[in-house]
Amino acid sequence: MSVRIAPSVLSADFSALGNDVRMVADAGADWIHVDVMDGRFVPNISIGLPVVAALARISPLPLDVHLMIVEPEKYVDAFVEAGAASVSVHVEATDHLHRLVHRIRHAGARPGVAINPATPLDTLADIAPDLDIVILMTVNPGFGGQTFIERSYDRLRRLRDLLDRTGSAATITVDGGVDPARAEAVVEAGGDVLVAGAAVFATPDPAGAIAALRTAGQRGWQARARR
Ligand SMILES: O=C(CO)[C@H](O)[C@H](O)COP(=O)(O)O
Ligand SMILES: [Fe+2]
Repeated sequence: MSVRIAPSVLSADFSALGNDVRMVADAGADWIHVDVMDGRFVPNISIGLPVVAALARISPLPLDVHLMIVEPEKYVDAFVEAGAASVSVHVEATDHLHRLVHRIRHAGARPGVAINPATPLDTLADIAPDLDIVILMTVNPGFGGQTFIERSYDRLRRLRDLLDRTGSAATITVDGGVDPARAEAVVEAGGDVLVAGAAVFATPDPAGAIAALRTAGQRGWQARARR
């Protein structure tokens, strides 16, 4: 196992999404991260079910769906049906996280939970063993291209400890403001999957950015293994 790269299509060209997905797949990305925003849980509206279904038909890579929506229990089955390989819901968005996580798995996708920068990590302690993915938000969700919150390194280390302590095999996805300059430190601190939107799609050389994320991430992975 090693670091995985998940380009976020939030910063892709929405008029040519299929081309952008194939392009990052050819460039060696591992997952396609799809940000679903409803204008209520976050102050922005992005894409929804029909786009996920269309991407699932053409994507050579698994779709990693990040739901930033209120009442996620109304929609998780439909996103699995649309072709999501993993579905993550926000811990802040539901009172019935255990039920929802198990519903996602029962529907046939890998369940994940995303957590905002100001939410205490201990909220995850009792659900962690049931998760495949924890998405640690390193920006406030809602927009691509924001600046990584520095305090996230400490949260990453504490989240890694929490998963070890609770016997959870979940991977940690780091989401928001990740670029090649931060990738090594982010992985060394505990990240397994690097989401990158602007750092991949808002550059003239997306393939080079993916390669740079992987090289730096691998260095962090090796440093973590040595500890
Ligand atoms: O969930 C998200 C925002 O809410 C996005 O996945 C995230 O912001 C990725 O974009 P960038 O790398 O440009 O920050
Ligand atoms: Fe995301």
